[in-house]
Amino acid sequence: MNYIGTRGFTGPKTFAGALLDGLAPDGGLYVPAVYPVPDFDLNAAAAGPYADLTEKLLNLFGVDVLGAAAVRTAAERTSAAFLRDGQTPLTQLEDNLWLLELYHGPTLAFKDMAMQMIAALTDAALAQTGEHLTLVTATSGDTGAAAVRAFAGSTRVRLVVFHPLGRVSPVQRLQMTTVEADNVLNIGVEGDFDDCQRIVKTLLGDESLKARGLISSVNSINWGRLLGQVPYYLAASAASGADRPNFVVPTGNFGDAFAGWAGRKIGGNIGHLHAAVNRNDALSQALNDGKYIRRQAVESASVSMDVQAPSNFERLIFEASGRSAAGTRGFFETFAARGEVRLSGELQSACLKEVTASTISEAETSATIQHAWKTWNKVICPHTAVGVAAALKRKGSGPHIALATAHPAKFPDFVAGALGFQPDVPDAIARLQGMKETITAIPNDQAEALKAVTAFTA
Ligand SMILES: N[C@@H](CCOP(=O)(O)O)C(=O)O
Repeated sequence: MNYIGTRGFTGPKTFAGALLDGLAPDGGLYVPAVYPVPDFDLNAAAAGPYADLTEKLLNLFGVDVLGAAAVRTAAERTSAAFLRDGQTPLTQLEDNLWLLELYHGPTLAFKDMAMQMIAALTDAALAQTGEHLTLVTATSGDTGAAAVRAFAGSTRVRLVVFHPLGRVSPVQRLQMTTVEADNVLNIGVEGDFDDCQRIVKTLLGDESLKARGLISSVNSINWGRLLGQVPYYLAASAASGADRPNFVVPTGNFGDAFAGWAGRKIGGNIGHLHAAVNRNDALSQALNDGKYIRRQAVESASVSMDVQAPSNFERLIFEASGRSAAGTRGFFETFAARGEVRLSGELQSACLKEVTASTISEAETSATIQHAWKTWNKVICPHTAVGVAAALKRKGSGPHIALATAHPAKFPDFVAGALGFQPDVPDAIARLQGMKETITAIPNDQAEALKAVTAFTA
């Protein structure tokens, strides 16, 4: 089981190589050279213990190059972050509608599942070679918090997290900046998430950093991140008992939705995939209008989804174009150069066969938080509300599972504004108040970012 790049790299690389590179050498993203066909009954495994399902999937995707013990440890860590009281956290809200709560891990967001897993796999990969690794990662809030939690104290990894200054929620910021660990650096960039992601991608290709040692990322540009998000689609599908349930995924960098796509690709009992975005809706416009246009991200209640250049759109374009590396390269080079690219009618239809998308307004987000409380007695976060709003519009067409991506207490102001009361605050959040924070602020400038990372890794 090997990996290739979306822009022509045919390497191939093993899973360990792809994990430690983050981005493919062609400047694109790693994808499996061929999607594997399970040699076990996938849907039976999906109904079994979550750690066993994950272990099987990891082996299927070539993670066994890191050894059976590493795979098992990683599978158990992701399982611990996913299960609630030992059960798949799936609740049926009404006919044709389920909610999958993915926020019972250590930082109360769905990123924990993959991050706990990838930290175990990264440790194993580095132990094999005795090397050290610098991780550079961009966040609009949840990824950074989960990464800091998973990697703080690691002896072989130095982690640098870039977040847009003042544009993550106060709780998300505290989760990142109060962790005291010599191997973690939090950088606040005077820009938006897309600026942070651009900085990270450029740093990954920087020759001066590469000359100093391994450098990778734990954004969902890293295939290892996506892999940690595949099992919960399969487990939720099995727990629902529905035939090919559709999934509605609140979407920012499009990694989670693409993980669902991968689960379906290998034969999972998954129906349609729908990406729900907030008013930062470049993805929805690209799929629905055929024009992918770079716009400045605007602030929204669902801050973690304030993304206008979703990295994993590249994997969708690659697959929908029949795996055309030249086409994918041309598409994203045009986008980078002109800030705008049109999808041919053929490419647009091919994308829409794989996934659809819709935009949910701020008013709908707030109304859906109210609806969830009044109708199901559930307090949901703004990101989850974006997904549930889209799912409510679609559920007439069959069974739908909406992903609940974060705990509402991470976004108390907007939730309280909608409901008139504060969400309950778990201890993991309450204890952060008043703690000392450490942030290095920089302008939105590549050279400044390089300087900060170079100094930190010296
Ligand atoms: N929503 C994310 C943005 C980064 O996404 P990722 O899929 O690359 O981790 C966040 O919360 O940081």
